[in-house]
Amino acid sequence: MPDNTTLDAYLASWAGEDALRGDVARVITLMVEAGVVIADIVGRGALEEAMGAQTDATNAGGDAQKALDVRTHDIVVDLLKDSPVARVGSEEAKEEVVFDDARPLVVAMDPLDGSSNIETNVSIGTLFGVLPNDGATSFVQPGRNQLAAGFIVYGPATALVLTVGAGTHVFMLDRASGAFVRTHADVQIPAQTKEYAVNASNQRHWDDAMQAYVGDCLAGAEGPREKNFNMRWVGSLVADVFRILVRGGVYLYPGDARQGYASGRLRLTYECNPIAFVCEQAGGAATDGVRPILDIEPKSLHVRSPLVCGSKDEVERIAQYYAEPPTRSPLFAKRGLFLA
Ligand SMILES: O=P(O)(O)OC[C@H]1O[C@](O)(COP(=O)(O)O)[C@@H](O)[C@@H]1O
Ligand SMILES: [Mg+2]
Ligand SMILES: [Mg+2]
Repeated sequence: MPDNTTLDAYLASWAGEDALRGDVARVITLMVEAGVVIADIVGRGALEEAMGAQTDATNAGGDAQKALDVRTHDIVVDLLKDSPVARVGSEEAKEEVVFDDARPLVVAMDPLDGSSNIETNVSIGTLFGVLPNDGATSFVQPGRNQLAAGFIVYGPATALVLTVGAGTHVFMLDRASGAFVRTHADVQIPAQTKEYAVNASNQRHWDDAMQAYVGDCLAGAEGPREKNFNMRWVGSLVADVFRILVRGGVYLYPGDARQGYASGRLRLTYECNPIAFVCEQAGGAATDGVRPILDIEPKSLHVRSPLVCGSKDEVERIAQYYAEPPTRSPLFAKRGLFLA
């Protein structure tokens, strides 16, 4: 329910007279300004000429860049260039964008998450984490150091999910006033769940622990979990995690046996870390299967990590599958319909 707290009022009261917090608040405000511009573009759908268009380029992760990936990167960088931000590390730039190393903060961002969904009119978003500027090690610091993190979802509503380390809060864009108004204060992810999110088409590539966990979910009330599970997969991390914040669940992107996927698909600094901070601050958890995401020391800006996040008890249960993968037979039987 809206409680009439605007984002501006929330940030002003959190920052008070503290100079560093004031800088962090300024950066969040600029990220949201970028979000409003991006929401307008995304909201035009196929009326926007570049919607869904490919470029000839690839990003640091080897993904083909879409025109909107590049455009959203430029929109955010342009807004941050005269701000307390020294450097930006972005999914869409191989090298860090350097403004001025004397400034106190750095921003890690995925300017457009879920870009494979652009032309399908499904929710997409912008992820960001704000870190102290530690000079040369700017992005090679654990997510636990984040001063603020969150994401903006461009869906039926434009929503900001934010933590500054004082709980996780959701603000929605009131298009009439242009303000972001808080709709979910101090979100609490239910600790238990009967819903998981995974791209099941990768099942044959998973390790034993993931096979066993998902298999046990699929076995439902007749299996070891003794309850029926539901599955949802939007394919935009921001949308899947928004659902988890609202009604619980776990999001899974494990490492798998495909070439280049040993650590999954998601990038630690600008995808997993903001999500992990938001989840932990909402009473949930986020791991790479075993270790808390926020404790991992990234080796470089674009490094990948498996991600398991959401309802705390379920994330902990998955860690047990990794500690002792069950020996019972794999749940997706090798037998096919015609081989029975
Ligand atoms: O296409 P897959 O393998 O199901 O992966 C989907 C995941 O990849 C992502 O699209 C990665 O983010 P980008 O779109 O920013 O590259 C996530 O949003 C999503 O959850
Ligand atoms: Mg992404
Ligand atoms: Mg992206």
